[in-house]
Amino acid sequence: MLRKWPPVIVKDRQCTKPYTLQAVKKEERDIEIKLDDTIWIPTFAIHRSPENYTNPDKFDPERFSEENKGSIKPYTYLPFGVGPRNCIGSRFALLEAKVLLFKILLNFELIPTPKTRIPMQLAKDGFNHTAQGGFWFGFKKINHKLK
Ligand code: HEM
Repeated sequence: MLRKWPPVIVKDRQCTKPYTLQAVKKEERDIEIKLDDTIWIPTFAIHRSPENYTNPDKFDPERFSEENKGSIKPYTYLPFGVGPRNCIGSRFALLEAKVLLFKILLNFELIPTPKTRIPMQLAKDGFNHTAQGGFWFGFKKINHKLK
């Protein structure tokens, strides 16, 4: 989910030492990064590039299975950033999301409500990924019958 829909779609960094990014392909040119330049690292584009992920628009959690995760190219999965200033809360965030999803799905069925937009549309205001008008759904209690 964080590959296909990274909430933070770009990362920024400020240059502390001039650097030249060398062109790799014929149609590219070298890029000079000067002291104090700010650069944006396009997480969303990196996550959706077919050069990094085959069939990139497909939601396929198996890409990250024990068996497959070794084939993910370094620095092509950046939902929490990278390096010494990456997200300090990443492990907490993942744990929290798993506990929340587990508890909700154990006890409730998620159902659409009149405010639910199907298909979901991306918000056009704001900078990061979220749903236009917010995420709306209903909770229908599951009654577990003990035998
Ligand atoms: C799914 C949830 C989250 C996502 C996708 C996320 C993503 C990010 C990203 C992309 C950065 C910038 C990293 C970089 O520039 O390399 C960041 C920084 C940061 N995040 Fe998160 N974050 C999440 C949850 C959290 C939580 C739960 C906390 C705290 C409990 C947190 C605290 C921070 C802090 C303090 C920084 C700044 C770190 C620094 O500048 O050294 N984040 N986060």
